[in-house]
Amino acid sequence: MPDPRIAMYSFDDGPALAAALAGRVAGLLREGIAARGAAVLAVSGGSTPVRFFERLARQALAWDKVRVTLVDERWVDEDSERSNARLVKAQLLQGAAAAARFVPLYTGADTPEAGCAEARQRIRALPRPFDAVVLGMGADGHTASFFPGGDRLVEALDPDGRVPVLPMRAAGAGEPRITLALPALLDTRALILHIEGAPKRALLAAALEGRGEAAQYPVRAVLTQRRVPLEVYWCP
Ligand SMILES: O=C1O[C@H](COP(=O)(O)O)[C@@H](O)[C@H](O)[C@H]1O
Repeated sequence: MPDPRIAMYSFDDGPALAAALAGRVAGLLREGIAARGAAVLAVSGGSTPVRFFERLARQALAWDKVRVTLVDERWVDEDSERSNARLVKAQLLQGAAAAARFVPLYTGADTPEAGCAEARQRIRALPRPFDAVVLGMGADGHTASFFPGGDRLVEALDPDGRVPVLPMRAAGAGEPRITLALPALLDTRALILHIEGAPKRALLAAALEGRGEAAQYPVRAVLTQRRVPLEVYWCP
């Protein structure tokens, strides 16, 4: 990686990555608890974080002092297989980690537009900067719910935007979404991008170089920002 503000950590396989990432995030949460008495973690959903969540849940720390929220959510009930909240509860908030307080973005309102004000209040009520934000990346170059062609994408990526949470609709998104906006994601002591597989590694390289259609990938907003150093965790 030519950019000195991007640190690339590569692992042989998913279990090795999950162990290292869980150790890193647990360390950040412990630092936050030691310094401020509490810590806040914002995580992604999708399929990639499952192993990481399982390993993080097994870390010894004062989970009752941790708040966990999402960087984005699909606007579905928690009983849906597509719910990121469901994933966090099933894989991360288990055992001792069940003592953490979960702050969901989904409110049960009919639409993300209708639920957005409440979701904003929830995020505004959290202490910031976050201790850690863990992002994922989709095969279409989205991160959080910054989807190519998203109806609120320009607003969500505005580096000077003041609104921490926005609804998002896009053809490739599957369902209506709600997402933290870029300035909220970057308001963190540690920013981590967790990706797995050779295709995502190639996509990341293309996005970093701004090559071809990757020049338009929303994830570039995270890769090119200068507010907070980025740690990339990758395995084949
Ligand atoms: O829809 C989403 O997708 C991305 C990437 O998911 P993955 O299944 O490719 O790991 C995820 O980061 C985001 O939180 C989620 O809502």
